[in-house]
Amino acid sequence: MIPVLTVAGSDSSGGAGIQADLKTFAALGTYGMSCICALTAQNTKGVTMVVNTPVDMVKAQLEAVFDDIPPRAVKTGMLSSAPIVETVADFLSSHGKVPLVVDPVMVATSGAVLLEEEAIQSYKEKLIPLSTLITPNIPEAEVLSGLSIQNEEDMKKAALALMDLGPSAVLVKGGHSVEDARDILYDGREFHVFSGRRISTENTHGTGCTLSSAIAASMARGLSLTEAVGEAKKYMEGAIRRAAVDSVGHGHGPVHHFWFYGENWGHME
Ligand SMILES: Nc1ncnc2c1ncn2[C@@H]1O[C@H](COP(=O)(O)OP(=O)(O)OP(=O)(O)O)[C@@H](O)[C@H]1O
Ligand SMILES: Cc1ncc(COP(=O)(O)O)c(N)n1
Repeated sequence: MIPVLTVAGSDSSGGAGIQADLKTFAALGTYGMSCICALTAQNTKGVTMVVNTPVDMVKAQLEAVFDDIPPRAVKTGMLSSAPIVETVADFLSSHGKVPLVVDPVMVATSGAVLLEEEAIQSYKEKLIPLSTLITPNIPEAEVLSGLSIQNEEDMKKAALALMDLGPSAVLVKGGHSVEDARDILYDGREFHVFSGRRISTENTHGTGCTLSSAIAASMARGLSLTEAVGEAKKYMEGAIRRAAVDSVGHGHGPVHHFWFYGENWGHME
């Protein structure tokens, strides 16, 4: 088995956060583990309550996992507060070098704020410097870089500016662009553009969580960074395409993780 760890928040409706991450890990043939940093009461329409996990418990979950089943890759999602970001960063910095994908989750698709403002500095100073890859969407890249992003050139400028924070690579995601869903990867040497047609749907709850988990799972399986982003983008596109025709909930529906079984559903060996 290939163990992969998500360090993130729980989404009670199963569309984003830990639940999306574990579904992605399973769909991509890896063994998913979790460190839950916050509980959210949430559905496809919005977030009604958030409770942060005590930092001792965050640390205890990480210790329990690493003591027994060291992950081959780690991803972080909603970390909610500065003390949690710092606890996770302190722990990971003292546990060797494992591929680390940091999705700097700040605001939900529904508009709810998922990160306290003071935590942005902790991301910049402590967690991002440890990361193999950070995966901000356009608004997150603007907050972290201080630059305004209007087009693809701006996404590239922001990616270069974010490299100064110390990650090994930056993926600026284009889901929030008005044009096609083109994601820009800077791998420390050159840019790679991952293009995708914009799929016309409201059902994009959990896209960011799913993409970063798919990258982590693919890296754990031994793919290079660029290959892993390419695989994740393909997985993502299928998951959104399927969600556009098969949805649940009354708001922004979740992406569909088992789309690739298609007509063979029920006939799996
Ligand atoms: N409508 C869409 N059609 C095709 N691809 C999309 C669409 N929306 C998002 N994506 C893709 O999904 C991935 C996540 O991108 P996005 O910029 O939406 O991240 P995010 O805002 O962090 O996601 P989330 O909605 O979970 O917060 C990217 O690969 C992006 O290109
Ligand atoms: C626990 C948790 N983590 C992350 C997100 C972001 O996902 P989205 O932007 O798709 O709502 C979320 N809504 N909830």
